[in-house]
Amino acid sequence: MKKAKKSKYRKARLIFRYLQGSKVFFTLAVAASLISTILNALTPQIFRFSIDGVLSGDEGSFFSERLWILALLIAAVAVMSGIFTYISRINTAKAGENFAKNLRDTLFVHVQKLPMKWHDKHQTGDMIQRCTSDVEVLRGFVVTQLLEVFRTAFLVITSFVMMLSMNVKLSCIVMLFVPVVVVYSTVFYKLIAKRFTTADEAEGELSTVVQENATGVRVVRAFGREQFEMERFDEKNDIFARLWIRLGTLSGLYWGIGDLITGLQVIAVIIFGVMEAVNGAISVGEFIAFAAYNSSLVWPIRGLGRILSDMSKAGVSFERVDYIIRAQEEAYGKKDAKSENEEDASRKKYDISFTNVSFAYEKGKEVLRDVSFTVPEGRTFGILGGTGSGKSTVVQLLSRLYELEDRKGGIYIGGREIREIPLEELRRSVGMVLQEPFLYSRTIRENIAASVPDASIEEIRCAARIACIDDAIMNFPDGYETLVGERGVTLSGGQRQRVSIARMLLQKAPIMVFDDSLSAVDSETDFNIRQALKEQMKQATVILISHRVTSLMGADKIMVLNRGRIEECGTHRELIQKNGIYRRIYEIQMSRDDRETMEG
Ligand SMILES: Nc1ncnc2c1ncn2[C@@H]1O[C@H](COP(=O)(O)OP(=O)(O)OP(=O)(O)O)[C@@H](O)[C@H]1O
Repeated sequence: MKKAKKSKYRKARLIFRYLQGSKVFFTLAVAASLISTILNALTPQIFRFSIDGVLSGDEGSFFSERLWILALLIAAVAVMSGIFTYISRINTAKAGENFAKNLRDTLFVHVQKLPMKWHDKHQTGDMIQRCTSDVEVLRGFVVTQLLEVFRTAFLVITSFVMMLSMNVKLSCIVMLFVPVVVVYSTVFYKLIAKRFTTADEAEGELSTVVQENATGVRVVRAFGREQFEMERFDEKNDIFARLWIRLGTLSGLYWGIGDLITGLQVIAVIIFGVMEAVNGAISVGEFIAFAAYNSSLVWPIRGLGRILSDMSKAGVSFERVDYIIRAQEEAYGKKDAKSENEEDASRKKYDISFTNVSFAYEKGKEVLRDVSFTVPEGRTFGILGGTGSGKSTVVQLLSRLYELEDRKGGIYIGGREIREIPLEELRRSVGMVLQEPFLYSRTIRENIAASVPDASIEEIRCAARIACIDDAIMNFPDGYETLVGERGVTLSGGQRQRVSIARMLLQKAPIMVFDDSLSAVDSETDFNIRQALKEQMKQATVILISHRVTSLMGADKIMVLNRGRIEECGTHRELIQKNGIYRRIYEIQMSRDDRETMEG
């Protein structure tokens, strides 16, 4: 009970927060809507006076002589009501759009700051749906339902005041039906809310299948998985369609029963109204005005059911959007710690040290065990290991893409615990070329300059030259302005890796991480890039991850990881002499001739 109350407050607070900047529009919309409701409530009174005036047969009565005044009055009321409805609508639209824009902005910024762990657990399709269709449902709630609730409440009050002023007995009959409609609407509200949650979840799953197939189209084709994927889609699509059909059936039932209750209410008003008119308790004009008020109430009160059911949908969407908003952002790092250390002489140092680091993505499944090593500033550190041995995990922990748990070791840069370094500063200091490079659907120039948007074309080309990609780019028809991705050229795996290397070089980070970044280029290009990178590497602390011994043998120190543990650590020469796993890998990878050339 307490929880539900808390959630309602939270909903109200959230809606209020995102209405910031559009409260004036919203207030204007509500005010204009209320004025238009009052104006509409005047029309039946004008009818009442016209009819009673004419039927009274009183020759000298003011209105029977001047019916045109009443006609003019009705026209004037209609025009005014139209103007206020227009004012209400445009302001509602403005309030709704501002609300949705604020919410989308907040969600986008927040999602950017959510930890990798959160992203791992959530499907992209579902997340996109929460940030788009669910926001749209909430916009609908603000522009339609919220306003409608105000309008209906006001309409009910004004109509009842008018009706009570004419006939109390008849008003009581109308009022008797109100709780029936409200209880009935509430029951459906609860039923429909549950179904909407399931339908929304099913929509999320359906979007995920489509999204996975669109991004993984090559894999699907290459492995002939079209049939399997079509069946998977069919299954999800079937579930989705069935859920909506059930929702449709429930809505049909709702509207049918609603029609029946409304019909009964109208019949009751007519029967008792005629009886009251025959008994002389009300005049004909009053009866007609009464019937007009009653019918003006029927739809808004019935619509209350629809509004409530739409509100239930908005409630579900709210929970889904709020789920993202409530997710904890990445810890920023302790700003105070930074200022405390401002005078620290070691602050500018970029030596890296891992001490007794153990890490598990999922509880109980450690992928790094007691890993300790140091990389002095300006040195190159190689990491070799089989697939899944934990190489990428080491560097993901270094840039805090994943957080190290307390008492599971420590990671330090220049003597500072990385959790004490503000995240922005840390990420700026650690430049990474990831194993699977991601390129935006923008120009090559924009892709390289992603981290330094105001870089000159010369700086960009210089970075591209070191990454041995400048020639290839210049051969594209639009050079650096060539679009990458769906609407542009498709780069090969090696080209993508080299563009990512250029992007990182431009960043001029004091720590550079290459996570298997040259796996998709041939050995010769790999060698050329390493040669070109030599100058840059001298000035930076470098972590080089590779499966290729040739890529690592020039490093100052090489660590061999095996199932999350350090198997060996030393220079190339030391490790070869040790005659362990490193030497075995080396021998497997190199033919004797190659070895001679390399060592010679
Ligand atoms: N986000 C994640 N969530 C859960 N487990 C993960 C995650 N990323 C990696 N792992 C697991 O952690 C282990 C180490 O993975 P990691 O990517 O560090 O290995 P790697 O040595 O870089 O492998 P590769 O050479 O194939 O890239 C693997 O068993 C992997 O399945």
